[in-house]
Amino acid sequence: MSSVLELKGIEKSFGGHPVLRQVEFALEPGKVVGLLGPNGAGKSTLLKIAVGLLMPDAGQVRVFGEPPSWQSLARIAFLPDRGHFARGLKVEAALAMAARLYDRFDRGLAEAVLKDAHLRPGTRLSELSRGQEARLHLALCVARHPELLILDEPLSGLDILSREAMVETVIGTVSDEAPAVLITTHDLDEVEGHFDEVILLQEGKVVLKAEAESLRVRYGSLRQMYKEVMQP
Ligand SMILES: Nc1ncnc2c1ncn2[C@@H]1O[C@H](COP(=O)(O)OP(=O)(O)OP(=O)(O)O)[C@@H](O)[C@H]1O
Repeated sequence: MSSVLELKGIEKSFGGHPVLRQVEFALEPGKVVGLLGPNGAGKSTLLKIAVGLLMPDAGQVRVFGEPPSWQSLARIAFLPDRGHFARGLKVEAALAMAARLYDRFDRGLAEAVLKDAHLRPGTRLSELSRGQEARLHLALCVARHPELLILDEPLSGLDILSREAMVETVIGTVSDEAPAVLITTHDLDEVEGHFDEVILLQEGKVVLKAEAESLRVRYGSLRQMYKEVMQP
């Protein structure tokens, strides 16, 4: 089976400071992979390279077997770590824009994800709480029915119920449609049970790549694994 995403020998520096060093991994269809690592390890940079928003200095990116392109981007939904919406846009307009832009956009699914988030159609994005904005971003991502879902810190700043709703949404999507999912998070407790594989990034290098279940058996939990590997 061919990989959904394949990275080989990825190198990236900012201002002469190396941020990614010889990063390699492959993401298979239907797998949920956790990309973990401390602040500044290079996770967000790597995700931006994976979706073609940043160019690597060296190395190769293949998405669905091809270099990133507009065609491949149409099959990927990317939730960045920071919002990029026009702040004056209203909720209703954001949903309408997504429906116009993406052929497969499922308005009903987006509304189901937004249920209980207390979002009013006429509210401007600048007026949303952080959790409401995160829910809207996630709704716009999953409702596209992507083949590859890339989520950068999807739980950051969310309350307990919103976190549960986010995890349920993502996992529900995975069980229904089996996209490949790549998630960075510092909130391991909520999601670690759903990972199939884990990649640990430290100072821009992959220091561990393994099946989640084997790590759970060996360390008891992924949280414990993280502590032992990162603070030996
Ligand atoms: N556009 C940029 N210009 C200069 N330096 C950058 C840029 N983007 C990222 N960096 C630097 O690259 C390093 C890695 O940043 P990155 O955001 O990828 O880390 P991260 O692992 O996602 O961190 P966190 O867990 O804190 O979100 C940091 O030192 C950051 O300052």
